[in-house]
Amino acid sequence: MTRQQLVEQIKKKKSYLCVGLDTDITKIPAHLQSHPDAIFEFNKAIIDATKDLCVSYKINTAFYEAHGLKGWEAMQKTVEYIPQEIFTIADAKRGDIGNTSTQYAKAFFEALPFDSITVAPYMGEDSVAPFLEYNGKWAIVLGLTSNKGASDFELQKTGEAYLYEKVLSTVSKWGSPENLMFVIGATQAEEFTNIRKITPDHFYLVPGVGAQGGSLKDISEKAMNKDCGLLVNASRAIIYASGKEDFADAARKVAQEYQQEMAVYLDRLNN
Ligand SMILES: O=c1ccn([C@@H]2O[C@H](COP(=O)(O)O)[C@@H](O)[C@H]2O)c(=O)[nH]1
Repeated sequence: MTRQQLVEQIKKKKSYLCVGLDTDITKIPAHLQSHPDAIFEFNKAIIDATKDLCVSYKINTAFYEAHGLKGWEAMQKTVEYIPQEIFTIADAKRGDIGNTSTQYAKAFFEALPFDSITVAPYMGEDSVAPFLEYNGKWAIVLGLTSNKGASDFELQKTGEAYLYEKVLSTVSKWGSPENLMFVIGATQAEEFTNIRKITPDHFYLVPGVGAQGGSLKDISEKAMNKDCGLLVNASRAIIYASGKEDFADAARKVAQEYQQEMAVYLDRLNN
């Protein structure tokens, strides 16, 4: 998917919501547990209930890889079920020496039809480059993550700058805002303004609202750019909103609340 197509979807749906399909078999409602294809059936119901409210789905591959071949099959069926105008993210956090990254890119962009993949930048340019060689596909590089451990390296100074600042300024030269995004945690509110100064044009994938306590308002008010420039992810807060038979309706209700709040911020952007 191109940047222009993504921006059009955001405008059309008045949403920059990314629903996270972190489908944990132990949290699937009891009535689906015995289904032979429980993960896919759960995802299908969530997608049907939320597809008009979001512009992206993020599949965290760990929740699928944990089940071996059956998990990969559920991941493939899920990504193929998502309507093609919705941006798909393989949250796989890959990155290795160049020829290995090339195989990861083939796995997620050719064997599986994802629009994008999350990538760890620690191994440098040759580890990220293979993900940037595909037209209409995106690398989403970890910038400043939402977790506590972000302070171990990302928020350590290397000279004058934080390591994450160096990552943003260096990695942004490897691709363009047409094929490169950054992961910025919603829990890192005090850094949003600074982050936007370093990378004014890029889209950010923003996890950390909902279960991790980050604020949709803060990220929206401090880090939107003229094209919106945000995909805000919520996983557990949406997909496990009820944990019961009505899980899809409950997911829709929470997704709708996020979407309605997003519509307000988008209106402000256009006025
Ligand atoms: O910095 C990061 C990078 C990735 N994640 C992932 O996003 C979702 C968040 O799930 P919630 O249930 O909404 O907390 C999950 O897949 C993480 O692995 C992140 O949280 N922070």
